[in-house]
Amino acid sequence: MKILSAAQTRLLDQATIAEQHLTSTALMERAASAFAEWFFGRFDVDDAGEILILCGPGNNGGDGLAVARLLYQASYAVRVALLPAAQHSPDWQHNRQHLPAALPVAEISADQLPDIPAGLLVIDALFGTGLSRPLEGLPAAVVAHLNQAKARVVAIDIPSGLFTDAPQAADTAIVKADHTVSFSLPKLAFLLPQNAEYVGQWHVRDIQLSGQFIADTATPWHYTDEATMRGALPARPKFSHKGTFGHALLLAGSRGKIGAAMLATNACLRSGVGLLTVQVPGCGYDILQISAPEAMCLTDPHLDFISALPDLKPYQAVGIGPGLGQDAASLAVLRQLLEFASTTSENRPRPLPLIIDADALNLLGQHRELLALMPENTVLTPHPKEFERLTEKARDDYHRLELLRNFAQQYRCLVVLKGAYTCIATPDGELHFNSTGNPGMATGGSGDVLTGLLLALRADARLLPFQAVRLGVYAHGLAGDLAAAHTGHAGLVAGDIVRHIGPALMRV
Ligand SMILES: NC(=O)C1=CN([C@@H]2O[C@H](COP(=O)(O)OP(=O)(O)OC[C@H]3O[C@@H](n4cnc5c(N)ncnc54)[C@H](O)[C@@H]3O)[C@@H](O)[C@H]2O)[C@H](O)CC1
Ligand SMILES: [K+]
Repeated sequence: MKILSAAQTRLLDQATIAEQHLTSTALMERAASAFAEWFFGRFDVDDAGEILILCGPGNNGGDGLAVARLLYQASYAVRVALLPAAQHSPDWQHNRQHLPAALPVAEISADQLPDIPAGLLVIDALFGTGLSRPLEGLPAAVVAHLNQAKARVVAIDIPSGLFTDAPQAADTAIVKADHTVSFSLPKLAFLLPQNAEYVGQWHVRDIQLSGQFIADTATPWHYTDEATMRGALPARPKFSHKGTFGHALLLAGSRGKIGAAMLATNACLRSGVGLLTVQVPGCGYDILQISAPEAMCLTDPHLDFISALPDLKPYQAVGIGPGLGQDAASLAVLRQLLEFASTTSENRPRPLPLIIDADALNLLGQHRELLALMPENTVLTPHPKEFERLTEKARDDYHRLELLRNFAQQYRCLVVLKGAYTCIATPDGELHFNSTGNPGMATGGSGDVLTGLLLALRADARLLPFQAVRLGVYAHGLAGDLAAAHTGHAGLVAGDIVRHIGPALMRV
């Protein structure tokens, strides 16, 4: 699913109106009805109590006025407060005229801010995607007044004061909503941690905007949802054998961190790999052989960390990093791996697929000259701190996305920036936000599981690099969601994610 800018959203409205021979008022009615349907499902008349709808002067306020009418007609106790303005949009005026006469309407003024008792249900329809600058003066005062009241707040389209797709100063006036109900497509602002306190839980309701316009519109931002992933994992052919799905190599573990190697190993085994060989330091041999009999084990000459690169000819993909440690010998292994992987020959016309995680990323951060050795489509899986070690400290979440996009383009790699809405950056400059996963997964070992999963999918030659990575990230989050249904968020451990990879893959 695409994510569009505020400017593109405006064009999308116009394209929809033209294509479907609608009036803009009819489109507004669609949006208001979609919002009202959501609202009816969430708050029934008796629980809702009195509802205050704050309306601005543009089409977001117009939506608010149409919603007021629909809620009134459904017997909710609604009152409207209007922000004074010199001009109102035509659809605002239409809906103002069609408000039932019995519905109370007041105009807001600086010395007459609306009364907002604790617990009141407030619908925020002050400003939407037409916001052109930070709020000041009376609108900012109304927002501050709303935020300090202990009200339940539902924003129409976007919390008022929040930009759709651009950063803004920390002290600007922005409505803090409990829920945001948006139309047809999610907005970039919803996906960034710095906006979470404003957006609350967000919901998207379809209003049949022009599919053609969306398909024809270029954007770097994408959202990977269930529909995107339907059928993403190719079925295993009847006459397949273990060679069909690739032989993967994992280089992982150091003394005290063999657990990381085991989580990645078990995740890889559960993700459809044909064969898996794991190289661990000597201290990991018994652990690996006993707890993962399906994997083959290569023992590193060193007892405590990885110090030597094995012969790489047998493998279709290599993962390195979980529990690796940062010894100089492991750094040398990483360097040799990058050099080997980039070299192509008649037998291996394409570079060897690599997954680089955890301490291997930290080593790259300390020796950035190695970045230039990475073959195209190498997969890096940093969390934000690890990513900063590869680049620089980000000013805010938008700047981090910019750094991410530039980095993936510069090094022609795939970067998986882990977190809520894990973001995959591609060599072509696309950013794909993931929809699955939950806060229970913010626990040690989750990343090792992702590495194992990605390793298996990159070894499968049937999947293109980006397809494999998007599928791996989505399935990882989904496995976490399925696991959390049994364990809850606090009780979730990384091994639970591994046990749910199979069921997660069954759904794609
Ligand atoms: N497809 C859809 O998503 C649909 C969305 N709809 C709704 O329309 C709004 C966008 O409406 P628009 O009229 O373009 O903008 P706003 O209502 O957000 O505000 C414009 C209004 O506000 C003034 N203004 C802008 N910035 C400021 C500021 N900082 N301070 C004071 N005043 C400001 C500006 O001059 C205008 O007067 C979208 O979010 C949806 O809610 C439609 O219903 C159709 C379908
Ligand atoms: K709003």
